[in-house]
Amino acid sequence: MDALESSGLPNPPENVSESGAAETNQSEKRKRESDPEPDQAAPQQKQQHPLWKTSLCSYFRRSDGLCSHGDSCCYAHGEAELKPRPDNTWDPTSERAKKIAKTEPDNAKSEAEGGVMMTDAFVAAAEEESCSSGLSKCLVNLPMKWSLDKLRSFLNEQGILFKSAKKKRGMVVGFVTFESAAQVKTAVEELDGKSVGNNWTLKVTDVIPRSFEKKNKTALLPQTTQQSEKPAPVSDSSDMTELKNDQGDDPIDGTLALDGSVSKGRSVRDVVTPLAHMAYADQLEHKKNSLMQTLKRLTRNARKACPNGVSLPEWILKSREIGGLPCKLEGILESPLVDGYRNKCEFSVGYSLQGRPTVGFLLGNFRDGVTAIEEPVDCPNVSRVACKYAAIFQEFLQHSAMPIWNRLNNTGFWRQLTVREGRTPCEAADVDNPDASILEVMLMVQVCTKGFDDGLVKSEFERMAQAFTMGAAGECPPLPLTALVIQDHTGISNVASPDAPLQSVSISKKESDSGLQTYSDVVEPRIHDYINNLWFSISPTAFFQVNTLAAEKLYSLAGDWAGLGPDTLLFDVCCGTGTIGLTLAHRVGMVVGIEMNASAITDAQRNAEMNGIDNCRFVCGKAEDVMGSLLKEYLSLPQKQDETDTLQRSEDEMKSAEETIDSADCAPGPEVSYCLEHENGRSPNGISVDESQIQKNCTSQNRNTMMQQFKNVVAIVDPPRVGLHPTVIKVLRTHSRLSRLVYISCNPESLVANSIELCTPSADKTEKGNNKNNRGWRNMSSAGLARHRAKSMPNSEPFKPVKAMAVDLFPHTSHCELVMLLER
Ligand SMILES: C[S@@+](CC[C@H](N)C(=O)[O-])C[C@H]1O[C@@H](n2cnc3c(N)ncnc32)[C@H](O)[C@@H]1O
Repeated sequence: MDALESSGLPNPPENVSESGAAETNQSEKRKRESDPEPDQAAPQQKQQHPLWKTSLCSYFRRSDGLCSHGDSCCYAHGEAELKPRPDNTWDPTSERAKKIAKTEPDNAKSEAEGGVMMTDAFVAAAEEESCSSGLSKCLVNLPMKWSLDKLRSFLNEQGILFKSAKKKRGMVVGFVTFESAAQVKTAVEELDGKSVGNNWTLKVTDVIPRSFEKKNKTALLPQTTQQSEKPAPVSDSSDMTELKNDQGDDPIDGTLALDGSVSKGRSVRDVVTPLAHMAYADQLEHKKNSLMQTLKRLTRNARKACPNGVSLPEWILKSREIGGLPCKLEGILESPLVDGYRNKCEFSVGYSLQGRPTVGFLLGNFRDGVTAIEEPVDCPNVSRVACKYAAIFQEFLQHSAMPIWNRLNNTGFWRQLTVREGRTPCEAADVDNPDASILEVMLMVQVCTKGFDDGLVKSEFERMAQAFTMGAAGECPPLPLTALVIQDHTGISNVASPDAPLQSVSISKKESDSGLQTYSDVVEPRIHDYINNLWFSISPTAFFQVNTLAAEKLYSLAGDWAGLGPDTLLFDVCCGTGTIGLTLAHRVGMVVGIEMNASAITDAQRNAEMNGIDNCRFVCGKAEDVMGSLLKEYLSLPQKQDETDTLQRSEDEMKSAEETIDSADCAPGPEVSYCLEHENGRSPNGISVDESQIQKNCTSQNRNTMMQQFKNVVAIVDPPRVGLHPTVIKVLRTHSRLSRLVYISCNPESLVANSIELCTPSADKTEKGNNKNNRGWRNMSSAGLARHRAKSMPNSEPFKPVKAMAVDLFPHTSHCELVMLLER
């Protein structure tokens, strides 16, 4: 029984606001009539349900205040009755939510009324006094692209007198200090509530100063690296996601950190694990409900995008029977571990609200002006081992000669600590004592050595290694410590490119040793983990699902839905270290894995060898660059000439659309412009080839053999948060031999957007791409953009959504993985 059923609450109503309202009306009515009657005998009990009255009753709204459930309806009858959701958001269709969205640029739900917590050099010592005396104010909801100069000229244009101002690109807050109370008064009167930029409403709030413990470390700051205020790119806001992983695809603390800044009293637990106050069953129900709302967008948008004169596909017509869903959402699988499940945490280094050097998580979003760090001890998703390492490093920093990285000035040395854990196989895991399953730990410390004296740096690293080894040995039981790596990164955000220089520091295993033996630039540090009894070797920057036990469930589900057999050719798109393909290799004829991170591909190759698997091939490259060639290589059917012509024409048209769109919102991470091919079992070191070589290697004879061998062609895609690149979507959609697609997503929004393109019927005549001068897409939602792209999809059979299921990889946060089966 899934969480929603177990709650006794009927399915939440579809908040019909887009086309299709009339069509769903009758069925909605039937559905609502057949909904279980709310328990009349126990209204009190119902009212305690965490989702009670958190969604508007669409029936009430559409029928002018008439709802057959009356007062016992679990949905809110009107705005006045509406309650906030457990994660403090509002029903997105409510006026409240719309108002918030309007006043908050980029949907950043700023809660700055309580004041913005400044904890860094933004509020310099001299200004702390003016904060306390009320002579400094914070301007919230400034356009992110505004520079300091732009803010100054804006204030001058408005006739505001001020002493000094601060603002960085990429932040929605600015700080203004005034000479007198009279100047403050005028500024508040003139600016508070004023529309700026794209109609964002400016708020003027207090600045909460911290008691900044003044440690004069300026002497140590490199003279040459005073990287003066470089404009931070907008994407820099990802800097806030402390539990993010390098591929930027791990949502974790992003949950609330991305939701906005910190209001007074908000703890790191609230920010990182916003659902932790709910029982686990309620968390699952909350996630399922929110996924249902997201999934309904697929139906609505595909209906909207369906070209004139083309009949609506069966799945859209049938959606009315399942409350507007594109397919059944079959439930949500629980995480076997609910606490301490994360095998990887990225701890920021910074100052606490009290001004102490701290290793932990940001209390909010950097773009909202929050730079305060709090220790992770209250975050239930972090293991005890990871907390201990954060504490050891924090203690070390109190006495370090090197400065902590300052996010505002982009100066300093110590930036981030990543703790990665390798655990025992699933069956050996002790759910009641998860720490006991942690066998290996890799620590990666991110620093910026630029401009610092080499000798000083070396001795700091020696002291640090000693601190870690002694700290680990001093715990009872001692903490595992397998590898220590230093990542040297000069960029503004802590998100380093996977090819940022790494230096491995050898750890002495003997307690009596100093802890440090040698330095080595040859990077071979790695840890190991188990999935479905396979052994995985993971290098420092390779992606690995952060909740290993729940990932087992995820991969098994994907495999079960993919309809695998010995005649199956499985494409594992965005394969990371090869986890999905390798765990399913015994059920298929062949696996082709595609991944852009070179060390992850090397890991995948090694993992195949370690586990004696020889029917996998891993290709390093961006999926958008290599997918088309690979499909051709394995599957090209002699095409009819007119079919080839149509495809070619449509490809040319789509290219112009993609050129416009790609550069802005689809670029999924660091560039890898080469393509390495690893043929398992043949070339352990991999053969370096380019795309044309892939094609050359493939004679029409061996292609035909492949085609005969693989009757069933399936793709499992597991892209980063941004979703699949439009080129990959087009290739998957237009390759008719690909009959089944299992989409795994950590971001249901992008799953929905990509599925709109995959599932909307194409027009008889493809619309010409006239996007060259069309900049309107900048303001489009991902679904709107997908509808737009669907119009120029080459004529091809659309997929249809068959079923969906969620797997909770991230207990206590509002995220989870969603799996959807698409077939045609
Ligand atoms: C969500 S992870 C999934 C990894 C793997 N399937 C797993 O479960 O361990 C997404 C992976 O996609 C890779 N990636 C991101 N953009 C890519 C692209 N354009 N082409 C190929 N791989 C990409 C990332 O490096 C990352 O390893």
